Amino acid sequence: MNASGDAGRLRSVDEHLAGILGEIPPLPTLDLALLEAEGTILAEPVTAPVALPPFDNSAMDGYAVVAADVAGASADVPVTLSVIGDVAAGDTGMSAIRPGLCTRIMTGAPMPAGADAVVPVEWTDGGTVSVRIGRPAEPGHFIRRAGEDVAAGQVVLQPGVRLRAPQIGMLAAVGRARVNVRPRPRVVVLSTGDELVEPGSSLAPGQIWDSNSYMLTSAVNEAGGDGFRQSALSDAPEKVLESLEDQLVRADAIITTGGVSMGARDVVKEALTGTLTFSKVAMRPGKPQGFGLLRGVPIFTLPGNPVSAYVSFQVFVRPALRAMQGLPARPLESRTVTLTDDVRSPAGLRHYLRGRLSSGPDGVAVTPAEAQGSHQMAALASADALIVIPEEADFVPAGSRVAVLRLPR
Ligand SMILES: Nc1nc2c(c(=O)[nH]1)N[C@H]1C(S)=C(S)[C@@H](COP(=O)(O)OP(=O)(O)OC[C@H]3O[C@@H](n4cnc5c(N)ncnc54)[C@H](O)[C@@H]3O)O[C@H]1N2
Ligand code: MOO
Repeated sequence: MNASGDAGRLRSVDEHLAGILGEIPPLPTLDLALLEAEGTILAEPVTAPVALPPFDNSAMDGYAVVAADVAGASADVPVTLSVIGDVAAGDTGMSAIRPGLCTRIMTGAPMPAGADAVVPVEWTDGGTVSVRIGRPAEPGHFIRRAGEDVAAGQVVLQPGVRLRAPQIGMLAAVGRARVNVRPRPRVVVLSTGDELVEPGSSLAPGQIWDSNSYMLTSAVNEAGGDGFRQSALSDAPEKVLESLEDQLVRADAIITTGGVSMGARDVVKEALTGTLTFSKVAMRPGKPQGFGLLRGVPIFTLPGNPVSAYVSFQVFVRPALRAMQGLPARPLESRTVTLTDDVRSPAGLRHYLRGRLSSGPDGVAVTPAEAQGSHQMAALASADALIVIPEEADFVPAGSRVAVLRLPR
């Protein structure tokens, strides 16, 4: 045992993450109806079967005219044309005009054959039998040309894009009712501990409200998964195993918190030793970690301290959820900024400090929170970045450039 009480070598963060990612294939793709696909990752290139718009149409409510007819129109000397009918968006019959004639036309309606400009109604007297037009219109004026949005056969969405509202709209616009995607991973979140009670109920002595399961369910959703929160489990190893097995049918992954350290009642470790691998990872917070497959389903057993659980999620679980979605298993977005205060850090551990970013005349800076305990949720809740102090550093002076991970906003 070494001076800090750790038996054996610590696993590096990178080694632990690589071990996890090595066991996580992307989820199989699914064909989903458009609105079910919201938030999933596109797994096919999507092409337009026809041009968009599919036909030349009017950009304005007004009159479809022959531009040459109105070339000389002015407020003082308006041009009068005969109105031979109306064309509305959705009209399927063909219409046509010739010089001297026009049709009323609505926004989105197909251009009549022979017309080469649209005069908006505001430039006219609004007549329905004949119309007086007080301004000229160039050929092509207020016509939306076929194909000027998308050409027939054009790829409009590439695989790997997350389907948000504009992409769902694009799919519908090219006529797709269903789409092939990598689904959102379904992730069951369970906390363990006899001390935990539901928020909303009162606390007896020695009890605390279960915050981890809420926080991590929300983090799963933020990372593109579907989180399913379970009520906290009591500290009984047989209950833990039974509950996990019950969840396997509906879970692409399971996250537990608590019960993985050195205590006399570290039930998760007790229930799963032999199935999962429990490691001490060279990081703070988040040293005690467990990971493995239970009947093929990845199980992450994160430490119970809330900040440790959160940091562990961002460092290990988020990349795994991305891999399941077929995305590069990137960590949170990283940038280099200036540290405002001196920082001490345990040598040999990668330290993730909670910090707040600010912009000044010298660029972006980060200030570490004063409260860096792994139970201190208030500092996490007001942080917008994790400051990453590398393993080899034990002191980083104010003014140094440091890497930060942006927390999801
Ligand atoms: N002798 C040692 N003790 C501890 C060590 C160690 O190496 N040797 N490691 C410490 C570190 S680091 C961590 S992190 C924790 C991890 O402990 P567990 O994963 O076993 O978690 P618990 O003991 O169940 O809980 C720790 C702490 O977190 C609170 N907690 C747990 N679950 C929740 C929840 N869902 N919501 C809110 N708070 C929760 C719990 O009440 C404890 O205070 O072990 C250290 N000890
Ligand atoms: O590593 Mo524990 O996760 O510091 O609190």
